Amino acid sequence: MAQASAIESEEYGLWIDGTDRPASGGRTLAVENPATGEVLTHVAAATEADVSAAVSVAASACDEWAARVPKERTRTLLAVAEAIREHADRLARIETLENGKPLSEARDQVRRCARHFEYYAGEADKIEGESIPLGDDYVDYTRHEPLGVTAHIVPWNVPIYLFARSVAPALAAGNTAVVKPAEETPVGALTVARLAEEAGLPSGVLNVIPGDGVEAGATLTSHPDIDCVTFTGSGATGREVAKAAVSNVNEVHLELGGKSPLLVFPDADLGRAVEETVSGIFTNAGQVCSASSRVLVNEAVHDEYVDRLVDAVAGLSVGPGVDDPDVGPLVSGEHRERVAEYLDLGRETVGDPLVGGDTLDRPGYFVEPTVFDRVDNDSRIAQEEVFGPVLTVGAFADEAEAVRLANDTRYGLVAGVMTRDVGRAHRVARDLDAGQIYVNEWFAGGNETPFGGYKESGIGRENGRQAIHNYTQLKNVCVRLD
Ligand SMILES: NC(=O)C1=CN([C@@H]2O[C@H](COP(=O)(O)OP(=O)(O)OC[C@H]3O[C@@H](n4cnc5c(N)ncnc54)[C@H](OP(=O)(O)O)[C@@H]3O)[C@@H](O)[C@H]2O)C=CC1
Ligand SMILES: CCCCCC/C=C/C(=O)O
Repeated sequence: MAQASAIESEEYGLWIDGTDRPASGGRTLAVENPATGEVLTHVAAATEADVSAAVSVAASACDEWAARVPKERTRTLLAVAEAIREHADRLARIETLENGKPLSEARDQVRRCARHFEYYAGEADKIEGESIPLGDDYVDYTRHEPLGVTAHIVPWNVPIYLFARSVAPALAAGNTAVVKPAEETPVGALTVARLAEEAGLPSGVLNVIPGDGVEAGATLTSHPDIDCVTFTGSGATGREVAKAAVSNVNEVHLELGGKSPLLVFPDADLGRAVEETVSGIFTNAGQVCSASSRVLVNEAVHDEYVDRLVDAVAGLSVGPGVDDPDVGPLVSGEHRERVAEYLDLGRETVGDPLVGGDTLDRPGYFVEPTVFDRVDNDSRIAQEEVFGPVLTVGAFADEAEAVRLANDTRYGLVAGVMTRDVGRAHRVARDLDAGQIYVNEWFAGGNETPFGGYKESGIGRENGRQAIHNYTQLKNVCVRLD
């Protein structure tokens, strides 16, 4: 009961201009608990008119927010970070209840969310232009100015952190924001927006409009009065969003997932390789864009690595996130069906998995942690993003083959290398086609390190200092002195 009370209301409205309001069409969406299938609450479903109202409010709030002295924006965003920390326990319970993930993982994500506001609070007063020497007759300088109204389409897998990932730098740079959270997980975003207002963010600077992707999402991303779009989710939807943005001549930042390889060399610490593999693929039940979903292991250590891996995976606990197991449920029944189709495909094309392979016959949307071995890198299960607790293992003979197989994918989000050989680590890191390389630890780095994909994994980079410029436009001022 204490857990359920984190979801405070039986119905949530749209958060526009600092007020909670019903959708103009009166329609609501049910938010389910994926551990039980029960309805937790309902949220208003934004219509086209509601999206336009939110964009119009955000546009009206732009000038005042952009005109604030940067260090005042810093103070406000630090207060937002503090408010998130003060309410960390409630926010973590919300993330667990609506997404399903284990509570300890939800707590980590809430910490990352607060840290993100803190990090970009620190950037707000360091958005510096440059002076360009054109000779004594001129003064020439650049200004990084806000874009205006930024649109953010957030997925359901890490909802509270991914909300902060793009909203915090956008606000720090002096923009306003309209956010469409995923239908499955809108309560976290609505709660953070309300906390931000209580912490002193002016009304209208941050608006959250739950609703379905086809109506609310598409209306927002194609709205003529928005100035940029940040999207995280599937490649298919990302392409639709990109088309809408380009047709409005808007900037677009896309983070579209991956099929990320983890290379285990014969000199690796195998105990650590297994530990990092398990956390890389079974965190959030594999529903992470940067999951270590495709292991490639050297033939010489393949059998020992696989034996140890199977022992570790067989020992994982699976259950409701509120009990803090190793692995929680998938986010929805629909998503579990999608993952179950991949389990069938794996059985047909590879054979029985070494461990797992089934959905669980109990309320909620549980899938066993699963490992398929000796998977041909060309097979669909090694090439397509499953987005579930399903790992494929393949083998390589030497370094050249490891790099060739790792790069043989249309994705390029992250890749990992397990080795004790420093020269090999840097050589392979150089040769892998991915936006972030992890050496001897999966999910290394954090808010401060650039994150984003090569190839079909996306456009642009989130996190780190340069991400503030996803939300600025450059102006050059050239003054003739005589
Ligand atoms: N972080 C990642 O890399 C993620 C990857 N995925 C991948 O995508 C697959 C499908 O998941 P799914 O949730 O359907 O992913 P989508 O890409 O369809 O959804 C992501 C977000 O986009 C919104 N959206 C949907 N359609 C549109 C549209 N036409 N215009 C604007 N926004 C839209 C969704 O809203 P709504 O909630 O209403 O659908 C949601 O907020 C997963 O199996 C996984 O492989 C999914 C989520 C995150
Ligand atoms: C352990 C979760 C780390 C999340 C890192 C960012 C994920 C992004 C995504 O899935 O889109």
